[in-house]
Amino acid sequence: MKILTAAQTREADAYTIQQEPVSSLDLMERAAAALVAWLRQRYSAQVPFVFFCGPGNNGGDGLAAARLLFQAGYEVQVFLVEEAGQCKSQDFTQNLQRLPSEISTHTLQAGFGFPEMEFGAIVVDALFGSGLSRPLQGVYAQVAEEINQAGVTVVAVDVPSGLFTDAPTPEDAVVVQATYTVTFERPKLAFLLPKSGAWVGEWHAVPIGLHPEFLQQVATPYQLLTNAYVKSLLKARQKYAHKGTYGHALLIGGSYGKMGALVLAAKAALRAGIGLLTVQIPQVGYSIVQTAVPEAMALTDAHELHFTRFMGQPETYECIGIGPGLGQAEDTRLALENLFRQHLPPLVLDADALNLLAADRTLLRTLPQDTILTPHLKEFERLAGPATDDFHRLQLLQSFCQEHRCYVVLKGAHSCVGTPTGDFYFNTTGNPGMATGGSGDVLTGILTALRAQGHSALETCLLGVYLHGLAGDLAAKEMGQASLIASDLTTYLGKAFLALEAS
Ligand SMILES: NC(=O)C1=CN([C@@H]2O[C@H](COP(=O)(O)OP(=O)(O)OC[C@H]3O[C@@H](n4cnc5c(N)ncnc54)[C@H](OP(=O)(O)O)[C@@H]3O)[C@@H](O)[C@H]2O)[C@@H](O)CC1
Ligand SMILES: [K+]
Repeated sequence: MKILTAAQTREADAYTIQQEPVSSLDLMERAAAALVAWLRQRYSAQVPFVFFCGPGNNGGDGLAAARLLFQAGYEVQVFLVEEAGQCKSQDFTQNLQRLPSEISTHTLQAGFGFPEMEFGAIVVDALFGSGLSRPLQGVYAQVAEEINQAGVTVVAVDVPSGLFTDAPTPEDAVVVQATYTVTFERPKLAFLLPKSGAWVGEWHAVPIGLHPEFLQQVATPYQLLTNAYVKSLLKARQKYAHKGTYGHALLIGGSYGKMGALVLAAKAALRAGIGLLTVQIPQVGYSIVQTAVPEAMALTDAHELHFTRFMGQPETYECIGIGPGLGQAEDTRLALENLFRQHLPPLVLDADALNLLAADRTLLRTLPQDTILTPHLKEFERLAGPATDDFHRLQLLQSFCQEHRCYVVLKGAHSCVGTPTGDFYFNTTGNPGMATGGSGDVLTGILTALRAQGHSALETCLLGVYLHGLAGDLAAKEMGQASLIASDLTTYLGKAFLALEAS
């Protein structure tokens, strides 16, 4: 699903208005109705609502929604927030005229006294949406600050007011802290990024019938993974298959004190459908692996404690995953250097393999084409340098993938897959319970297995992050986020496959 910029959203609105055709006012009515349907599904008519409406179309949405909610039997209060002399949008003005006189309506200007809020009231933030052109100031900033201090549930309309959707919001800017953001048609780019996403709370995208033709033709590098799309990437298992049909993968990793990481990756690879799995481990790991993962074959390194030399034949494998528990010894770096000189099957690199690459730019330059790298934010910073903000990090991600002709799975709340073509795919599964040691090792195992089964690098990344997150969501549903540990992700991987197939 494409993610649109604010300018593209305006174009989509204009195209819909012209081609459907529908009046701008009716389109706003549709948006307000979608918002109200969401509110009514969540809150009973006993819950009072307080609307704060700005001067543009976001405020217009607020006014239309206040009217519809009132007509549905809810108690509604409206505060119009305005800087003296501020122009109002036409649809705002029309919706103000349509507001039933029974709704208590007040204007808040500079120096206002912030209203007392009824206990349990829900604040609807309709100050500004995608038309924000500068940080909030004056009365708008004051109202946003008061809302944030009121300790109430806040539902933001389309965008939390004060948040820029396609550019960094300044560090010191005032932004409404939303509990929920009900956004029209598509989430905005800022919702998916770690810093700006924190203002958004839990977001829900509600369709308002923007013209499908426009959505189909509009060009954007930003995509959101949908269940339907990821499902289309699944391959059915064949009746006459044997273990050779589903690839032979190799995982290299584990070191003294870190054999668990390799075991987690190996178990995940097996649950991700691999036909055959070999692991290369230092001698210290031999009995651990043979006991913990009897399904895997083991190659032992010449070294007792860590990886120093590849012991197999590259052509035996359809994919090699390197990194979980690897360690960063100098002879491990040399071993990687030697390995990269060979003709290799596709690679997946994680954890210490990434740290070794980051510390040795020459090694990085020899990275085989189409390698998949799976850094978290800190590892990515080591690889590509520090980012000044979320949007700068996306630029770094794009140029890194293009320069090294690789795929990067940047792990986080909405893990982002960067590609050599300069595209970005944001994941939609997963939860904060997955921020736990070993979660990344499980992902490496899954990706290595999928790649070895013949998926392209892009398919592997998309299917892998989605299934990994889905397994986390299914696990969290039964055991809660706090108790979730990495091996649970592997336990629930089968259910994630089933859920995706059945969706
Ligand atoms: N038919 C449609 O198009 C649909 C639109 N929809 C809704 O419209 C929203 C976008 O509407 P919008 O473009 O009017 O933007 P919005 O954010 O309400 O305000 C812009 C106004 O505020 C001003 N302004 C900006 N920043 C400011 C600041 N810091 N402090 C003070 N003023 C500031 C700016 O003026 P400027 O000074 O920049 O010229 C302009 O006058 C979108 O989020 C969705 O909710 C839906 O109904 C679907 C149908
Ligand atoms: K808003």
